[in-house]
Amino acid sequence: MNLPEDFITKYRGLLGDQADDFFASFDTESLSGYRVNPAHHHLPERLTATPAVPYEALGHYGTVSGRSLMHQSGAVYSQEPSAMFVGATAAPTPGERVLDLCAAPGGKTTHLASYLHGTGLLVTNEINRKRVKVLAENVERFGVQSAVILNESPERLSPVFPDYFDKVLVDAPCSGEGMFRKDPDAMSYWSLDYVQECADRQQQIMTEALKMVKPGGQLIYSTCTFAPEEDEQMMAWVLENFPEFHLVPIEKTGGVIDAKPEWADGNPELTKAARLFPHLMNGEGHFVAKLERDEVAATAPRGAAKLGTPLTSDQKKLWQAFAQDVLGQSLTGNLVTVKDQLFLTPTDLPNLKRCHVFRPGLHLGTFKKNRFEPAYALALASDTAQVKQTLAITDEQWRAWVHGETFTLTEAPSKGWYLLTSQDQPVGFGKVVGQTVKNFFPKGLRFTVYDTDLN
Ligand SMILES: C[S@@+](CC[C@H](N)C(=O)[O-])C[C@H]1O[C@@H](n2cnc3c(N)ncnc32)[C@H](O)[C@@H]1O
Repeated sequence: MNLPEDFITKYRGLLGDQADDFFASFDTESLSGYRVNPAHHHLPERLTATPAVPYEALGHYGTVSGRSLMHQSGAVYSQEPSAMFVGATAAPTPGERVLDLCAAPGGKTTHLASYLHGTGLLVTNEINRKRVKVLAENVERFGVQSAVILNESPERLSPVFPDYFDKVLVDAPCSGEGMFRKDPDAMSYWSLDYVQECADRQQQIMTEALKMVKPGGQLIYSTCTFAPEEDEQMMAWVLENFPEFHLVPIEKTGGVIDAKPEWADGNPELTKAARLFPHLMNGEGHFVAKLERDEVAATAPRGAAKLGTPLTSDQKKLWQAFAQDVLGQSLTGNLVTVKDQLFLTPTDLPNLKRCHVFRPGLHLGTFKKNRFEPAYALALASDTAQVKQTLAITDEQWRAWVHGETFTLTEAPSKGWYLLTSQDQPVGFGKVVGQTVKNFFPKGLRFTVYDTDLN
């Protein structure tokens, strides 16, 4: 690989006799991985028997096609193995309030959700208007239940959530040196000046992010770059300017090593952070640090959330009938509508009036005249073992389903909505009329499945 001259000179100076191994790793194949979704049952052995990622029980090495049933149903999420170290380090416990500040396309968010198991609160934010859409698609596909998706800048979020979160993740926009092997185009905008620009932006993001960590809470900072300016030097800057924060040691396995104080101000505390180098472990490269805030007096957030509109009595009846007859269960949380869309929003949120809320919670469906149409997001967030009305479909029928086609059953079950499952995975709600299953797979997501995708 033709690495930039300045990059070679810089890392030869920093890495000394390890530099050649580091540079040689760019000419070896990049490694793919995926995480399994702990909310899904009966995953095929071909997905669970592949080599495991040493620091993440849900992580495996290997490739899953984006057009496969397992990907499309949210049973797995493809993620580069060293990126899994970030979620594994954050490891929120059920019930915690978690913020993912720089979240699109959603790799870390879906990972954090796997730790929360549908409990607590996951606020997932993306500043970029286009990228927040991709984030929402991935959150929906992974069946995340307790997430609010925001499209805001860190500056506008910090006054809304002062001293609020148990865990804040800043997976910072960075110079992306750890992406060079996988995506050589990442080199085209790299320069020594670009590294410095990224570091300046990271300081601005961190200044706001740190304000949202509750006393005793933690902030996990990560980048996919090797640049000390964005890694050890960023943490040295935090320790110097925000004395309420200290670094917490990160457990390192699978070739992950201590961060390098000599690449910053020499503070030995910096060894507590972690470095993932492609010549030392099976992954592309990351930097991860865990900061903890001292116990100090906290500010209470202002006001309670007023998201959406309460349901009318007719809407309540329609939803209850669906919940009882099809889901066979009621869901806990606040039910609200935004226009004709029904959402289940987390309780216990501050007032989000000043924020751009992209999704106030789990999308349950749409009210249409005198009927309720369940959402794709609800289907993918449903536990197939709990839902009352399920209908197993074949691989061929699934291909027709994701292509947007109506298909025919060999027998006619009773009329109504069914959670369709294929290979035990939820794939959407279909409406059965006679022997026909009407297609409600979202129009914008439809695609053609080829034989090679059937893994
Ligand atoms: C490294 S990516 C996040 C990857 C994501 N966490 C994942 O695992 O899929 C960084 C994100 O930060 C966003 N970003 C860029 N500038 C930002 C800013 N000033 N404040 C907050 N986020 C920003 C980018 O749009 C990008 O989506």
